[in-house]
This record gives sequence, C-alpha cells and structure tokens, in this order.
Amino acid sequence: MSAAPLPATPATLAFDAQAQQNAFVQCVMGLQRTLRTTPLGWALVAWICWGRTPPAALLTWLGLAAAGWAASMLVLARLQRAGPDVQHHGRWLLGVAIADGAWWGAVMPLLSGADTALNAILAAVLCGAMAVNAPAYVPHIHVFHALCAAMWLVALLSLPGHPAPGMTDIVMGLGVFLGLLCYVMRGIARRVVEGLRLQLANAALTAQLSEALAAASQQAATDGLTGLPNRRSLDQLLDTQLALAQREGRPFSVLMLDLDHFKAVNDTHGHAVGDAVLRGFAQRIQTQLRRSDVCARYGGEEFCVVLPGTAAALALDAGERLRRAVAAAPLSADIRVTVSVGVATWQAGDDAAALLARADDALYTAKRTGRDRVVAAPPG
Ligand SMILES: Nc1nc2c(ncn2[C@@H]2O[C@H](COP(=O)(O)OP(=O)(O)OP(=O)(O)O)[C@@H](O)[C@H]2O)c(=O)[nH]1
Repeated sequence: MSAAPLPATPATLAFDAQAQQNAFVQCVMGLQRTLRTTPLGWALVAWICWGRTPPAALLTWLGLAAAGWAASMLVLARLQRAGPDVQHHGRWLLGVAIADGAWWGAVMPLLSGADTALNAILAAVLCGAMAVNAPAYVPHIHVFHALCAAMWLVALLSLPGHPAPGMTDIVMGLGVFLGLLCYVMRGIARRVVEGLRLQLANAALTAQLSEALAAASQQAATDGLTGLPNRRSLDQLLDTQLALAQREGRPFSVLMLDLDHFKAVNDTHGHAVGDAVLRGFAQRIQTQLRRSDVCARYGGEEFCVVLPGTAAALALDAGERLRRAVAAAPLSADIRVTVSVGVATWQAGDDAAALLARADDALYTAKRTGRDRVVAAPPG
C-alpha cells in the first residue's frame, strides 16, 4: 500500500522541489557506487565470450564500454560538484543513462553469434546488469526507463540477418524482462520519493513546532506592555537565587519600585500615555542595571529588581542610582515621575515571600515618608 500523497499546497510544492533535489543527489551518488562495480560485469562478459566470439569484437565492446564508463564517471563527478540543480543537470543524468544502456546493449550486436546458448547467456547477463543498476536509479526512475529503452533498442540491432536461430525470442524475452523490471521499479520509486517528501515535511513541521514552542514560552515569561520578565519569571528567578543563597551563602537583594502618584498620570494624560510612561520607565531602569541584574514587572506600576550577589550596602546604592535616573529626565514626552524604592537583602531563613514582604514594607515606608526615596528593610 503506498503512502497517501500530500495535498498540493505551496508548502508541499516546496517539499516536492526539495524531495526532487534530494532524489537527484541520491541518484548521482548511487550511480557512482554502481559504476564502481561495473568492471566486474566486463570481466564476466569477457570470461563468457572468451574463445567463443572473435577477439576483435570482444576488444571493441570492452573499449566501447570503458569509454562510456569513463565518460559517465566524469559526468557524475561533475554533477556531484554542481549540486542538486535538477532543472539544469537532469539531462546530463539522462545522457549518462542512455550511454550506459547503449554500451550494455551493444553486447548483443557485437558479441552474439551462431551459438544460441551463448546468446541466451549474454541476454541473461544484460538482465542482471539492469537489475543491479535499478536500485541506484530508484529516486529518478524515468532515467532508468531511458537506460532500459536504450539498451533494448541497441540489442534490437542484432536481429537483422542474425545467424543463430531463436535470436528474436531472446531479444524479445529481454524486452519483456526489462518491461517488468521498469514496472516493478516504478512502484518502488513512487514510495521512495513519497517517503522523502514525508521526511522533509516532518522535519519542517518539527522545526515549526519548536519555533512556536520557543515563542510561546517566551511570551509566557514576558510582560506584554514593557517587554520585561513577568511575575512568573520573577518567581522562577527568585527560586534560583534562593537555592544559590541557601547552598553557597551567596547574598542577593531585591528592590521593590513603585511609581509615585501614577494614578494622577493616568487621570491627567490618559491611559495610553500612562502605558508609554511605564514603557519608558522599564527602559530607563534597564539602562542602569548590570547584565546579571533583572528587572521584572511585579504588577501594575510596581516593579521588582533582583540583584544577584549583592549585599545590603550595594543594593541601597543601586536603589538610589535607579531613583535618581528616573527623576533625572521625563520618561515619556515631557512627563516626569518619581519612584519610591524598598530594598531587602536575603538573610538565612528567608523564603521568596518573606523577602518580598520585607522589600514591600520598606517600600511602604518610603511612600509614607514622602516618596521619591529609597528605604532599606531592617534586618530580622
Ligand atoms: N496606564 C496604565 N496604568 C496602570 C497600569 N497598571 C496599573 N495602572 C494604574 O496605576 C495606578 C496606581 O495607582 P495607585 O495604586 O493609587 O498608586 P499611585 O497613584 O501611583 O500612588 P502611590 O503609589 O501611592 O504613589 C492606577 O491608576 C492603575 O490604574 C497599566 O498597565 N497601564
């Protein structure tokens, strides 16, 4: 049972083109392999004909075969270097096949004679040669048809005035065998090419899926408005930092930042401007951080900065730096805002909730004592 063909869409047509190119490359490589074993076929023919056909005829055929073989090898090497351009190089492959078929077919007019048994054996050798060649041509089966046709047509040349009885039957039998071989190989070829297309379709689908998955996980971790990591990412980051702190005693701090009187910005200028201010705020903060520091949107106009490897004093400095950077220039158009900052540094026994709660308390103190200031949470 053959695989169901893919429906014709732009994507599947692209797979078709790609599958054809792959098939072409495989065909060229397969032929090179087969041609390397061809001299064994010559040896067989020479052994069979030795003492039974005139040496001049045998030498003529061997010379013809060697010339055709060398030319085919050269063309295939060139095709391999040229790459999988089926449109431009397909006819060269066809040429190789026709030449191969012709010199194999020349066995009959050149080497067959009055000895019917010899003629039948030669025909059997030709059948074997075509059967050996067939797998190499499977990805490009119409070329195999040309090979068989060329061989049989040249074999037909032996018929007019042939001295041996039954020669017509032998050549016709050869034709029947080649016809059957072509028919069977055609079915196999269809399945192979379909398999190649499905393989490519699968690979493309897998690539699309992993891209979509990467985009989805990126989206799930990012705040849509500011492009900063969201609360979910923050939780993961805090877990990592807590594990490091607990295992290695490495300190880290968090800053809780909340824009001052942000409601007034929305009320005065509208929500869209408020959004622009939040984006400007996110950008401003990011320009002030080290590569290892992470600013996440905690929710609304509240943000949380995680400072890995940072003890209390340096965290306070960082908070102050951020506060000044925000107040220094408008965040969007001519809208200036200030920010209040609460600082908390991890201490043994803290989990994420306790650490954030201490930072939040410090932030609340900053708000309560006038805003636009940085307050560190007391230890304990
Ligand atoms: N434009 C915009 N506004 C937001 C967003 N999220 C929260 N807000 C607004 O932020 C404002 C927060 O107001 P409040 O909690 O009263 O705080 P505040 O006005 O900043 O006052 P203080 O924090 O006490 O200084 C509310 O008006 C929210 O609607 C957002 O994504 N975009």
